Amino acid sequence: MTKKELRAAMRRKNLGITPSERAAASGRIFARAELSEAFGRARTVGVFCSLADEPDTSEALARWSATGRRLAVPRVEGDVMRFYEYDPRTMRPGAFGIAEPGPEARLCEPRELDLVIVPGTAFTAAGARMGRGRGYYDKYLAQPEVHAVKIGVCYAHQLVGELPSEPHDVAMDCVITD
Ligand SMILES: Nc1nc2c(c(=O)[nH]1)N(C=O)[C@@H](CNc1ccc(C(=O)N[C@@H](CCC(=O)O)C(=O)O)cc1)CN2
Ligand SMILES: Nc1ncnc2c1ncn2[C@@H]1O[C@H](COP(=O)(O)OP(=O)(O)OP(=O)(O)O)[C@@H](O)[C@H]1O
Repeated sequence: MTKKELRAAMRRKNLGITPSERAAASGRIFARAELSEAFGRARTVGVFCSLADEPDTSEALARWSATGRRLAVPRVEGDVMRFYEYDPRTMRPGAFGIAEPGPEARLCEPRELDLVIVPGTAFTAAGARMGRGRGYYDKYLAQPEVHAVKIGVCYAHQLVGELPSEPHDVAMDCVITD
């Protein structure tokens, strides 16, 4: 299967999950992330704002921000992605229809992130990742100032035995599924 075919197959499966299954699976995934040692230690956590074919991060964002965790969410700016402090009041629709922080949001420097929760189209248990094919996370995580622990999250069917690897691919420290 080519990367393109694998992406299409995963998207189909991800969108085939019922809303209640998605809520339950997302609840389990982010509860597990919360129990990780890296989460316990992290002052600032990078979290994505989910698309329909991804585990739903909205409850985790609400819960973690309500319990005082400093959260940062990505904004796509042309070819690059940057993280900004999460404040539900500044969020608005951005590139690809993904909710993103508005112009008033405070930039979170790459070195400030202690943990990043990373979306992906497919992962291996060893931490290899395939994304949506634009390299935003690979470019972001490859910056020398990034010291964050990287946790990939996906549905169980997105965990595969093998992925084509390229030199620029950045590996996850662990992968959490439902
Ligand atoms: N939730 C989330 N946010 C994220 C990412 C992600 O994978 N998930 N990204 C990780 O890199 C970046 C955005 N990357 C993207 C790369 C390609 C497409 C894309 O191909 N979109 C389709 C149409 C939209 C759709 O799929 O409905 C397209 O443009 O053809 C979307 C986002 C930054 N933010
Ligand atoms: N560190 C990097 N510096 C410059 N270009 C990069 C880097 N990492 C990836 N790219 C470029 O990004 C493009 C997409 O790469 P790839 O298909 O591996 O993305 P992906 O991991 O699936 O996507 P994403 O990270 O957006 O979810 C490639 O053309 C690659 O050359």
